[in-house]
Amino acid sequence: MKYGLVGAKGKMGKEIRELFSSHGDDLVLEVDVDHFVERGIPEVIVDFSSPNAVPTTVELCKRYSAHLVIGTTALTQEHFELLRELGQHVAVVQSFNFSEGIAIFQKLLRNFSRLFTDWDCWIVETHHNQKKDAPSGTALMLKREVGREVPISSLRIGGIFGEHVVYFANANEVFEIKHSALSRKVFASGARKAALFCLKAKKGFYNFLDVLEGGIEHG
Ligand SMILES: NC(=O)C1=CN([C@@H]2O[C@H](COP(=O)(O)OP(=O)(O)OC[C@H]3O[C@@H](n4cnc5c(N)ncnc54)[C@H](OP(=O)(O)O)[C@@H]3O)[C@@H](O)[C@H]2O)C=CC1
Ligand SMILES: O=C(O)C1=N[C@H](C(=O)O)C[C@H](O)C1
Repeated sequence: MKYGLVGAKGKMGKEIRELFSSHGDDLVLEVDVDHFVERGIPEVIVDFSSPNAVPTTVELCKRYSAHLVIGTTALTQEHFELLRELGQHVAVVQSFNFSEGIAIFQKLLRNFSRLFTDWDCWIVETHHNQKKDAPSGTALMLKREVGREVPISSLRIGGIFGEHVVYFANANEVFEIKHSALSRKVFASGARKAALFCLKAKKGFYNFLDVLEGGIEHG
């Protein structure tokens, strides 16, 4: 696969380059703040950078007719409008978390949060001390699955790759569900699954659950 990488010099960019290279994928476009190297035409562009990169990333996808896998968090409604419009031209996979465990976590909450309607709920997310945004995009995804207003607490300590705990509690009991990422490789692996999905999918706007379930947009 010939791919482009926005945020190539970042922590996720490094993991993505290592994993994709191990599968023989060809990095033909590298984009960072002061870095633009083009060596060919990408089939898919992978973006793990910053929200302010989205307009340029979308323009690059249109220029190369490349699909997009975007993991960047702290996106605004305007960014989502740009991404959904791009999905009218190519396949776009957007997720704030490309681990399979969080995808399962989402489904668990979607199906079982209703059992905890009368319980208190609180989300705690913990990440490395270099993370620029809070709360995490993953915590926002989990909150949406709980389906009600839920407080989120954010800890920024050490080199933690990503921990998310959803607590449900009443006067007599506490129920908690926790997911921990043990390396950034899990996210790079999910991003590559999403890139391969794009090569077979119709144009459209997808999430990581669509990738894992093989959902095809009828675009
Ligand atoms: N969806 C998922 O599964 C995951 C999502 N993420 C998200 O991915 C993003 C990146 O995370 P991480 O790699 O840890 O962060 P880093 O800060 O390590 O890397 C971000 C990279 O993007 C570059 N960058 C910033 N702005 C632009 C721009 N306008 N155009 C091109 N490149 C730009 C940065 O360059 P410079 O250093 O010069 O600013 C840096 O090289 C975050 O939003 C994070 O939340 C992270 C892990 C998993
Ligand atoms: O910045 C990170 O590292 C991560 N960010 C994502 C988020 O904001 O949810 C995903 C993961 O937790 C790692």
